[in-house]
Amino acid sequence: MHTKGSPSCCCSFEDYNLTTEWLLNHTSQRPKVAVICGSGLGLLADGAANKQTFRYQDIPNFPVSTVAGHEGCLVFGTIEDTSCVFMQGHFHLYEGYSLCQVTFPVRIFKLMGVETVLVTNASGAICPDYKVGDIMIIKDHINLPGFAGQHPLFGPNDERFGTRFPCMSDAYSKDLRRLAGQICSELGCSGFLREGVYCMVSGPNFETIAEARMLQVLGCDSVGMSTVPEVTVAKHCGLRVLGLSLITNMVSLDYSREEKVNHDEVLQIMKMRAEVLQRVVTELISRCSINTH
Ligand SMILES: O=P(O)(O)O[C@@H]1C[C@H](O)[C@@H](CO)O1
Ligand SMILES: Nc1nc2[nH]cnc2c(=O)[nH]1
Repeated sequence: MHTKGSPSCCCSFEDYNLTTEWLLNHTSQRPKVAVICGSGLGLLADGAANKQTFRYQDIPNFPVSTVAGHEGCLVFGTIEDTSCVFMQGHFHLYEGYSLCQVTFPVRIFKLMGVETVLVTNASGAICPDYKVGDIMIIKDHINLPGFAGQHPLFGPNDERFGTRFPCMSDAYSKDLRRLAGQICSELGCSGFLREGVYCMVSGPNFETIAEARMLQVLGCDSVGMSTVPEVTVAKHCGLRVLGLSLITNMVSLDYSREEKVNHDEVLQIMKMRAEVLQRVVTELISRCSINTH
């Protein structure tokens, strides 16, 4: 298992079961909500009580994080009465992982009994009205690698997880998007709240200007290098999904623009908004099973 770069699924049902059993035997938590923390957002777990942490390298079959800002820990805990699990760091295609490896934890969460997945990430704004520091509720996505056959559901379909041809027109729960909007406005974040379309590219380079212009024509509001595989697999296996993207930079659409984006800047902006995102996520977890179905 976990040979880097495999073209289709490299994880068997037994692999998923083994990891699930290991976790169920090592924690008494039975999480209902999973939070996938994007770059620099590991502290989203800080709002949880009764925490129990496992390093990815100690969990059988788990990939390990190789990117700065991704701690590589799985944290179980409770928020109010809700048992939850936080991924402090997730995996990217550009790290050399197959999409089966990138999405491996999502199926583990499903097998553990998780019902809702909250994904967070960093992205660059394509929409010129956006500002650095905006929180974008992901309304929809464009799976650009998927168009070229880099798709997490590529290969034989395992019906125990979901159907061969899943519908993606409602990938992001309308109820959860509404609840997120309500919470953000209660917390005074309306001034920097957006809702838009996230596009995944494989990375690791940031966009050329011609690529950015193409993404704008395609209807993307922001662009990043993650999330879409996890969301696709979550939706495939019947999980409810909410996605929050933090706008860390404006993507250059103009050859005269001098600013150059880099990962340190991305992490710096994530840090600036991490506390408010943590409050939003904590509120979402405590209210998502009450206010939505
Ligand atoms: O893991 P996320 O999607 O939050 O990280 C973004 C995309 C790249 O991994 C990195 C670029 O700075 O940030
Ligand atoms: N592809 C891409 N990913 C990002 N992650 C954070 N900012 C960006 C960006 O501008 N482009």
